[in-house]
Amino acid sequence: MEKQILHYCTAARWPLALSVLAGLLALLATVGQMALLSWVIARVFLGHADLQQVGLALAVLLVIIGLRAGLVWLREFSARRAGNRVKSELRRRLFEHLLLLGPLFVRGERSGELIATLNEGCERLETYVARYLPQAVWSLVIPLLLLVIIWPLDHLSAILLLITGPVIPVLMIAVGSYSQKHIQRQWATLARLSAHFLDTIQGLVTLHLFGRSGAQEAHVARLSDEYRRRTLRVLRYAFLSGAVLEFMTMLAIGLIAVFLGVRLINRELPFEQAFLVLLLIPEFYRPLRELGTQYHAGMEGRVAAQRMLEILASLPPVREPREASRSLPAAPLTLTCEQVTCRYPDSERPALHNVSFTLSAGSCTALVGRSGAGKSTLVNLLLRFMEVESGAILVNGLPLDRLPADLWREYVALVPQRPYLFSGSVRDNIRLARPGASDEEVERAAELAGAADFIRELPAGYDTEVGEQGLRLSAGQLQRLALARAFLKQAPLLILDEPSSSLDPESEALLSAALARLRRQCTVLVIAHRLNTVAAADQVLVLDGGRLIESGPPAALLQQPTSAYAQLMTARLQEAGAVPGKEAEAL
Ligand SMILES: Nc1ncnc2c1ncn2[C@@H]1O[C@H](COP(=O)(O)OP(=O)(O)OP(=O)(O)O)[C@@H](O)[C@H]1O
Repeated sequence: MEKQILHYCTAARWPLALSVLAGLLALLATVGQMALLSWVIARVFLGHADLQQVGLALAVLLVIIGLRAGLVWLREFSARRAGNRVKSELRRRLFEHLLLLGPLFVRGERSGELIATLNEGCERLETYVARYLPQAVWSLVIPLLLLVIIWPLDHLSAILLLITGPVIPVLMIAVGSYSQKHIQRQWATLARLSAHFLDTIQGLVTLHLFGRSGAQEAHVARLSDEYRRRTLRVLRYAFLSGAVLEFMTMLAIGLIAVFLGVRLINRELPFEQAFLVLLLIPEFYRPLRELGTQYHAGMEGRVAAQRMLEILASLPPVREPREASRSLPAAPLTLTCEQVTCRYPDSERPALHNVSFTLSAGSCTALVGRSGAGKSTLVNLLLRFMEVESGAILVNGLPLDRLPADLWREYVALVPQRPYLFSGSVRDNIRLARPGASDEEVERAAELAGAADFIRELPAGYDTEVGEQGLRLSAGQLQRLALARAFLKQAPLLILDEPSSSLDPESEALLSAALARLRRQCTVLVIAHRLNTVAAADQVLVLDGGRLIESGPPAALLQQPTSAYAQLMTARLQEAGAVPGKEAEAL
């Protein structure tokens, strides 16, 4: 897994390698410092040397201490740098990949969990990379290096270290493998908690409406308590293993010190050698103990990294073409679907089955059908958020899958039912459609969309902050802002999903007028909910259960008494409160 993470974050490799190297050099400086110290102490206390005799050694000792401090700083700095790079690089890659996976993937996952992975997961990964990974290398290399240094000084101490040393990692692995599943559960609970927070915030209106806010509050409290319990359990293991490690190392150091002391008293070992070994023994255990301290933080990062790698390994729903055509034939666009069948990844039944139709250049087509008929699926296909299973979509004769998805989307303007507005001004939100557009062009687009009047009445006109999701605006106003984006984009294909809820007569009239203006400059496909829109279309496509059951000019379809379209329209007229039987007249 470490390889995979570093594969995604090449920029972190060098700082990480530098940190590991600085750590090893700092150890060599420590050994030098200890050797000089034991030399000086042996000379001063046993040899009664004066300051002049040890002056040079003390000066070198000072230099080594300074050097060691510098190396420790470099070790920490590079490790932090590597951690930061991994964090920001992986967050960037995850974000990019999520964009590539598209809205269908994001909608299929719990967005709160994705946000937890992007935020908290990346933070945990930083600790894993900056602390745990270098520590894992040091705890392997430093004890071995010290064994090589101690062996010529005292064979017995080296043998004792060789015997006691491996006990610590074995203990850690045993505790770690047990606590890993608790860390995984802790992460899953945190992800569920984040997902729940987001659900609650987004569905606040529904919750209040059904009087469920209290129940939701209790549920969040339960999850929060579960997270607290799981965190405590993980910490309990962390503290327990830390205490056991501390005890084991102290025991081992004490044991070796006793052996050293006995041989020192028996004059089997010179003082300077024994003292140096005694100073080096804690250094032997230090990286192993520190690995134990980092272990849990490291495991938390590992669990988060697993989820990130899973997301990064998810395949985008659309394949980019091998031999891409970089440009489309000039507008206007004719779009043809030939026997298109498609299905969602986790579904057995095709969402669209053998659907064929043509959107002629400059025409307006109304797409109608009951809920679940496949209207949104068709739009997802046309926007290339999903791929056809069989059949083809042609644009002016060119297969759509020969075009890179991003390039194709420049040719399409979408006005969804509930357009999304980002935090920012009205002007910025319209300009999203064409970032280079001038203020005049933005205002002209708003004029054409019938949005200019209400924008002028806002407190700061075009500079009014609309807030996340355009919460200050009505459904009709939101649609008109989205239409202004479409006017500004001047794309040759417009896909519009009419609001299914009823609008006030003024908004309704303004929307119809704006749509009529847009029709003059592009090919239009409308998921139509309004009878007027259907009646004004050049052709109607009727979907049912994923199949195209009827198509043709609306007036002609109405003439057929058994027409599914006529039945659908009658039902809508009745819903709208019109007199049954007068539908043809009304249309
Ligand atoms: N992400 C998905 N995964 C699996 N099946 C899906 C998904 N989205 C839609 N479907 C299924 O595909 C079929 C067509 O759904 P679609 O959303 O295209 O219908 P629709 O006509 O747009 O309905 P509505 O008017 O209610 O929005 C339905 O059976 C639906 O359950």
